Amino acid sequence: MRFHKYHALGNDYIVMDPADFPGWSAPTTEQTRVICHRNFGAGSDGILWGPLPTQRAQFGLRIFNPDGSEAEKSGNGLRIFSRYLYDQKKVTTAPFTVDTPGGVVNVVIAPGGQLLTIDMGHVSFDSAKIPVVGAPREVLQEKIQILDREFIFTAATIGNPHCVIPLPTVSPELAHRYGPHLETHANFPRKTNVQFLQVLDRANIRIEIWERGAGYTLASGSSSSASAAVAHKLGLVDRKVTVHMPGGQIGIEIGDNFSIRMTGPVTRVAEGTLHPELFTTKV
Ligand SMILES: N[C@H](CCC[C@H](N)C(=O)O)C(=O)O
Repeated sequence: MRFHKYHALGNDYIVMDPADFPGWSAPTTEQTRVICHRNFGAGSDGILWGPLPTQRAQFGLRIFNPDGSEAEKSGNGLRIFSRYLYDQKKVTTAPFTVDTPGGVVNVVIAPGGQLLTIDMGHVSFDSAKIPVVGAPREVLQEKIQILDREFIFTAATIGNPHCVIPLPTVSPELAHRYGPHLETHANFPRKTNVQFLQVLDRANIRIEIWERGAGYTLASGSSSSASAAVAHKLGLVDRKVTVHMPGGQIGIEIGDNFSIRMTGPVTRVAEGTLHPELFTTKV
């Protein structure tokens, strides 16, 4: 049961190749929770289960959050999975495609594998696609009351749901205090990722992130994509945006119809073996 650990700006993932896990169809919720646990397990912001067979692309991928929930898409996860394929010599620097539950993406790896560019698909603000409860609409600058504060949010999807809250200044404390309540708010039938957004100038934004099923993370590719798209939709930034996060920066280019091109690094951390004894602990 070999695993491969990487991080993308401190948003770390464990790659588990089905070929190394005979008899497994996918990690169960219990297995995922203990593998990802920072004390009782190997520790990770999620599991990347692939490559899987698919008719829609060259490689299939499933993404699991540390709470065991499955995500439709992960930007950092896609860069890490693509780097794994490169390290295993399953791909070269020629473009290739990866199929996720949230859609097919196109990947280009720079020589050496440390920098990757991914066409993430199109951002939508459509309530039915995100989803957000209420009348069909674009969810732009709506009010929401959380604890002692009323926030103005814009919602978006790039395969997975996002709730973006522009503020004059943002902080990790904001994400920790209000993120969990926004993540699980009844507005969002499939829960949501949360970003507190500070616009630095027309080419730079800062976000603090509370991820669905993962909590506070140091970086997020889909959050970067959604936040930059929201800032552009609101007229606050141009089409090329650097997203600044505690773990580092991701480059976002916004094309026609809010198509998103994401460029960012991946760092190789370790390879190892999961021991069966790991699964005797319940977390
Ligand atoms: N927690 C997210 C998936 C991981 C997103 C993030 N790590 C990224 O890089 O996009 C969700 O449930 O939609």
